[in-house]
Amino acid sequence: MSKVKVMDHPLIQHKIGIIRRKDTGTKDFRQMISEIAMLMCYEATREMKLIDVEIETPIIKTKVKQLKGKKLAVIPILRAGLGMVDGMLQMIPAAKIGHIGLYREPETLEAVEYYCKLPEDSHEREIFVVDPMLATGNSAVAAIELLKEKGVKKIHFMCIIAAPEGVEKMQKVHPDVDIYIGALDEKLNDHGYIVPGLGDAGDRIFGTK
Ligand SMILES: O=P(O)(O)OC[C@H]1O[C@H](OP(=O)(O)OP(=O)(O)O)[C@H](O)[C@@H]1O
Ligand SMILES: O=c1cc[nH]c(=O)[nH]1
Ligand SMILES: [Mg+2]
Repeated sequence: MSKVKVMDHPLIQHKIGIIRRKDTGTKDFRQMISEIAMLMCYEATREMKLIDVEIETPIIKTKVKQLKGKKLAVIPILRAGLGMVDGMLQMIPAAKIGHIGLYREPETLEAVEYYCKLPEDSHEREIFVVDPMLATGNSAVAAIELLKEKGVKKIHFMCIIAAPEGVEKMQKVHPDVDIYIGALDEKLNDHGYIVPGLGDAGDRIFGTK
């Protein structure tokens, strides 16, 4: 079964309190999403594997630690996931970025794919799929299915706010994918929105409503 880690770092919790407020404007909302992603990235990469390599300092040869294998790839689910990319890149500047475009069909809440462009060597990389919201779980499940079809093996999912329904679905369909969450909320409402949540993350990041 996958690991589900709710990030309890005080800075993350404080910033989540700011993005939940309905009177937080686009500029601050966008900045907070990016800062939360950076802090979550720092925590979520804690168990990355290291190898020893020999280097020369100006004084002597010595062994240092280096991340094992290729650098990560970060895959935002469009649109709202884009808001988390800068924060991830502040921690891992060499990460490759792929994009998966999905929107929720408003009636059925099914995820509809409209775009996919991944780094060529994605199947050799550890991948972080990022999206601020995990509601029904349909979007995250579909994005990860797509990655698995393309041969990606090691996948993590990171979101800022999750509903229990989405976590349950992810664990059922993708038990091999660890999930990192900023805050685990109470439930979904009749329209599939997270309660208490923060509204529509994409609209609030891009100022489209
Ligand atoms: O778990 P789910 O029920 O699938 O809901 C979560 C999805 O809904 C939102 O995207 P939305 O469809 O609003 O697209 P947007 O990012 O373009 O606003 C959000 O960013 C997730 O991708
Ligand atoms: O509460 C929700 C649910 C899905 N997508 C959002 O942006 N917010
Ligand atoms: Mg949206």
